[in-house]
Amino acid sequence: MNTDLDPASHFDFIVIGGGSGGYAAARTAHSLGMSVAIIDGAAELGGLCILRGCMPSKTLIESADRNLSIRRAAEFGLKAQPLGADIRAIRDRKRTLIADFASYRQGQLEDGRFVIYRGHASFVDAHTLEVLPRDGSASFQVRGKTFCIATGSVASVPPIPGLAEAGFWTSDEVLDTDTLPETFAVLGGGAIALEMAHYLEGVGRKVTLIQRSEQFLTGLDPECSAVIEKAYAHRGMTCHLGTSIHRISTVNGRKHIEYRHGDKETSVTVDHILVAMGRSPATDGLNLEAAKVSLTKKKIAIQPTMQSTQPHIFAAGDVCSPLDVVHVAIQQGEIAARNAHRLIHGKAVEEKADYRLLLFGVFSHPQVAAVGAGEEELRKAGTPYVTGSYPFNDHGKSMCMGETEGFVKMLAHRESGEIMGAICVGPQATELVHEVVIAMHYRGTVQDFMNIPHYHPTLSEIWTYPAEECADQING
Ligand SMILES: Cc1cc2nc3c(=O)[nH]c(=O)nc-3n(C[C@H](O)[C@H](O)[C@H](O)COP(=O)(O)OP(=O)(O)OC[C@H]3O[C@@H](n4cnc5c(N)ncnc54)[C@H](O)[C@@H]3O)c2cc1C
Ligand SMILES: NC(=O)c1ccc[n+]([C@@H]2O[C@H](COP(=O)([O-])OP(=O)(O)OC[C@H]3O[C@@H](n4cnc5c(N)ncnc54)[C@H](O)[C@@H]3O)[C@@H](O)[C@H]2O)c1
Repeated sequence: MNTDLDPASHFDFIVIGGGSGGYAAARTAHSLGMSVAIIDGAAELGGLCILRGCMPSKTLIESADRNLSIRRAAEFGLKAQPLGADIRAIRDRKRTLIADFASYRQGQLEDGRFVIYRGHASFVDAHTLEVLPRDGSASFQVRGKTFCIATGSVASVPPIPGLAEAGFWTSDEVLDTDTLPETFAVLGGGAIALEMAHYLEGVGRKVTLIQRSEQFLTGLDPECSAVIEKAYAHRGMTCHLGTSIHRISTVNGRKHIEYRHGDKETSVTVDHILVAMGRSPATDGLNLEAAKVSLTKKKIAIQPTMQSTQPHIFAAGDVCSPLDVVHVAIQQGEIAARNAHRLIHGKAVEEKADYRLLLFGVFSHPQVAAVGAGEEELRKAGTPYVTGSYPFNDHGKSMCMGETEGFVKMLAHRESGEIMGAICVGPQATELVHEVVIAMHYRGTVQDFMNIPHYHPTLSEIWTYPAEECADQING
């Protein structure tokens, strides 16, 4: 492999893509004294998280959450009527917030620490990129000693017969529309499908979820899926799991979806379709072959050092990640930059990404959050473990809050008691999980956990029950 660092290069470190992973890589490299260029081909700088991902979706979901509270006002002895949602006002609030977040990030990108090229990059060879500027000016080349590919992902749309002709939305359109049709079919059952379905139903739309796999959030504890399915059905959503979509057609201006559900052929007619069937790494047009950078399952193949098959070309974020989430993209970008710095200075490229504390959160209602290993992973690794769980419908604070759907579960090493993972479906799950993350960071045990004081009555104290159940099993 070519490990020649090309002393004639213009930049020490060139980052392709200025999103969460790319910006983290660039600022880390700059702080280490490297000369850094960022090439980004988007019309607007800021990246997916700020412009069309985490932040806009959570802004909209906040409106849905509040509407759910209004609907349940009478249950809490309050007089309030749900009078509907003003989609334009929700959209405008989102636009205001996102403009603020984006302008802050644009300021960081353009504050002089980096050279920014606004254009599409593709490799000419392992040390040279061709940049095609967005403003239509002539293309040019830049050379670098090291690189970080952080080009993110794009919505993936399976070739379902009739889907393209019928027309569909992805999360991009839902996040920026000022009107919403009355009925939706949400295709998929991952984080985007569950969050968008929650938003759409939360602002009064009728939703049918059509998911291929037998559970929502494939790969996560199936008990979580069961809680979400029940909660969504209770809200009037139709959840069809274990489906196979045959074709989609347009009937009287509406979309007609024919599919198999279990052993039954069925169909639904809706005003609009939201496709949330996964995202694909954005590698088109990078000409990776010229740099001898290989892919695995469409993603850039990386070592734990974030090195690709070309050791001076690193990668970070959705384009290479085992999990497409922001904290991982940032961690990977930082590691890529620090290892590139080591490489340039002839040191061992030794820092490795550690996914022991991998976090995942879904802002559905109820929310879902997980950290560390799940049961299947521990079983496969042959790790001896015990589990403990506790339902929110038997926990004082969640009962006061009227938020009783779901449970918490903890997994601990059967001998040492070290917490190996946790999962939570229920109120504030994405916040609650962080208490376990901190304990796991310090390699805390379930016994430690029980000795840490918890204020009463709080949601957080629910974790002491599964911790105690695990400790009891460990102590025999
Ligand atoms: C609706 C939605 C909600 C989400 N919610 C969450 C959440 O709540 N929490 C969470 O952790 N994650 C969430 N995610 C995922 C999260 O947004 C991504 O994991 C993260 O933003 C990826 O960052 P990145 O740096 O890899 O890519 P991006 O931010 O996509 O940055 C890639 C950049 O590269 C540029 N680029 C691409 N190709 C080229 C090229 N050839 N030349 C030059 N530039 C190029 C693009 O223009 C883009 O600016 C969500 C995603 C979606 C879609
Ligand atoms: N809260 C968060 O952290 C958050 C929120 C949104 C997105 N994200 C990230 O964005 C990425 C993309 O999210 P996503 O939900 O689109 O993808 P995903 O890959 O998580 O889920 C896609 C789902 O679509 C289903 N599917 C695929 N083809 C289908 C078909 N033909 N018919 C029916 N169902 C089909 C799959 O079974 C799968 O469950 C995820 O990797 C996620 O990490 C994170």
